[in-house]
Amino acid sequence: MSTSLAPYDAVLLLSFGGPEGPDDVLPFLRNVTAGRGIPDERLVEVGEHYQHFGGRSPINDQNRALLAALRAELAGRGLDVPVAWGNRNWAPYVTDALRELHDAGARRVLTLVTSAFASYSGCRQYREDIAAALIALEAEGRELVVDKVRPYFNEPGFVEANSAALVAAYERLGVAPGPQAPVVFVTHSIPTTMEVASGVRTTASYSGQHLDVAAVVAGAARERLGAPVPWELAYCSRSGSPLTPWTEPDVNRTLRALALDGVEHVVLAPIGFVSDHMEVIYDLDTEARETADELGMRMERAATAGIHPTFVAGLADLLLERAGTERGEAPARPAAGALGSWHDVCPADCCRLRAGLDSGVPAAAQQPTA
Ligand SMILES: CC1=C(CCC(=O)O)c2cc3nc(cc4[nH]c(cc5[nH]c(cc1n2)c(C)c5CCC(=O)O)c(CCC(=O)O)c4C)C(CCC(=O)O)=C3C
Ligand SMILES: [Fe+2]
Repeated sequence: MSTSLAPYDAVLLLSFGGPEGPDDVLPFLRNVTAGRGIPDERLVEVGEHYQHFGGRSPINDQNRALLAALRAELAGRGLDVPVAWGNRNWAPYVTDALRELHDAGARRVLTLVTSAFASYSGCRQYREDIAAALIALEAEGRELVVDKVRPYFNEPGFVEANSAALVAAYERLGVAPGPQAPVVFVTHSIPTTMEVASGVRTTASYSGQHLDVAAVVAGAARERLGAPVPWELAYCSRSGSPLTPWTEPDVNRTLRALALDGVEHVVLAPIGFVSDHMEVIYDLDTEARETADELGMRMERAATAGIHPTFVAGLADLLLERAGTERGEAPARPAAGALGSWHDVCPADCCRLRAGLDSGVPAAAQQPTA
């Protein structure tokens, strides 16, 4: 593989953001839910999850660590480009990160989002953030072109980090995988309308992407542990109105169903999260653990990809792959599982909030509309 990021002259790490102290919690939640119809009771409830951890989300420190690891990985490969970090919902904001890159001379930026799976929340909404930032910067006389690498849920480095974490969790559990010790893969629940829209222009919807990668991760763990790894997929962190359907089952319900089957050991593997977000440390390590305790089940939670070396190397590979494609080369596009590598550039109607509904909100890094 070539070791140039040309035509790109900078990299943006784009994430969700989170509060850094108690006083940030409410303004952060207002940013997250602006215009999204999340009931106030849910905001108070989620605010308490954050206050439970001193009003501080772990996500920003995890992104600082990822930023450092990514810079080191790129430098180690002789790639000398600025890498900036910006968020949707909290400082440092994406507009400020892109301004910083522009002021450093960047004109064409390649983005990595901290979401491996494609849906409105993990793909298009980030591209809307980029579009809004570009409009604000253009008004300041700063022009940039910003692209985004393909969704990487099946990129081999990400898959390997999750497979290694699953094996390590079984080793900590001290029980071989089997019908009495299955793994429950966990991801963020989304409204079923968003789930449907995520599959309109792709070979698999958000849940289908998870099912595909879960089979690969369970298969890799089977090789290393020497026994089949029974698995299912469950969801956490549902919000919105109780009248709106979201993807199911909830992880706590899955644990109860397993307990009824006599299961006494379980591994939770949060493949839907790239690092130990609040959803992981609260919804899994706190809430789901309480459920497991109540059911008398022993539970181990597998690590998230975090800054696992194969994950960080995979992100660098993705940047190089896309740069090569933009130069007109035909780089390898490694992908585990049955679905193949995802599209580099989203169709204009990809990953909408609702299928068939053009919200009118501009999104960047997509094909031009006809
Ligand atoms: C698919 C998905 C991911 C994974 C992809 C990715 O990683 O991007 C994700 C990540 C995250 N979600 C996060 C936090 C929140 N998400 C909320 C609300 C929502 N998430 C949704 C979906 C997702 N969200 C949806 C459909 C909603 C409701 C509608 C809306 O508002 O769009 C709310 C509002 C309150 C509530 O409704 O719970 C909060 C506070 C944090 C930060 C955690 C931390 O601080 O460590 C992170 C990384
Ligand atoms: Fe997309």
